Amino acid sequence: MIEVHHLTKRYGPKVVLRRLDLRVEKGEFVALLGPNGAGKTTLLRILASLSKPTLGEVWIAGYRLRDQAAWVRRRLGVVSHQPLLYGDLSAEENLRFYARLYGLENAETRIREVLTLVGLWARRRDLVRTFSRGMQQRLAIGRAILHDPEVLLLDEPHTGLDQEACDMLDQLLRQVAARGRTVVMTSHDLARAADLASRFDVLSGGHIQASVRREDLAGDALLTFYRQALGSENATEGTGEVHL
Ligand SMILES: Nc1ncnc2c1ncn2[C@@H]1O[C@H](COP(=O)(O)OP(=O)(O)OP(=O)(O)O)[C@@H](O)[C@H]1O
Repeated sequence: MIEVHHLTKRYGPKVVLRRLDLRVEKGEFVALLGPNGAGKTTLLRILASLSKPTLGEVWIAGYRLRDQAAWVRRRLGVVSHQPLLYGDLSAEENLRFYARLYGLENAETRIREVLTLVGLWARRRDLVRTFSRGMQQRLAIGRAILHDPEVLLLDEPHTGLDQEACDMLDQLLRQVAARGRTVVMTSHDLARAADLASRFDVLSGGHIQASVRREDLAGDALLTFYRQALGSENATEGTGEVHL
């Protein structure tokens, strides 16, 4: 579903991604882990066609990003640090706006479905600027899944959410994954990643340093895998021992 070949990204003299290869199969849920500044957001932004690679190729759902970005975008849902919502519009007006942008048929039915799924149907007529951060994030996810994309890209989606909002988000992501969608999520939270993902990739030194499937951890700790991938002296951001 996603293929990245020899991807390099430079900002001036700084090389952030270095000949990175990545392959994500349909239906996989990949947690992209790695220390601060490793390039996780950079990689996600390139996959989302928000930033251009310096070198290398990306294919998503069989389309090459370099010259078929419009086709790729239709198959993607993206949740980034910006919620991309209009504060002076209500929740349903926001989704209606995006439904038009995607040219969705049966938009009203789909908007109702999505607002129910993200737990905001009762608040559909309220202006988004009156929403809590958790509600805005849920609506941002609603926006991202509105056109039922094949691939969902999420950059640290739990940041700034309280426990209840995090749990609701996890439930939502499990539903998306259960529908066979492909998910790539960056995370610093190993415990949450361990709960959700079917595969764990560690980005460090500009490329995927190590990758393991959930079933291959075979009772081993994700934190141990993570530390080994980075070399223990670098893995300072563990959130405690995390067992699958
Ligand atoms: N637009 C930019 N111009 C210059 N340097 C950038 C730009 N965007 C990112 N960088 C640099 O690229 C490196 C990777 O940043 P990135 O945000 O992708 O890392 P990350 O793994 O997502 O980090 P974090 O876990 O802290 O979110 C950092 O050193 C950052 O300063």
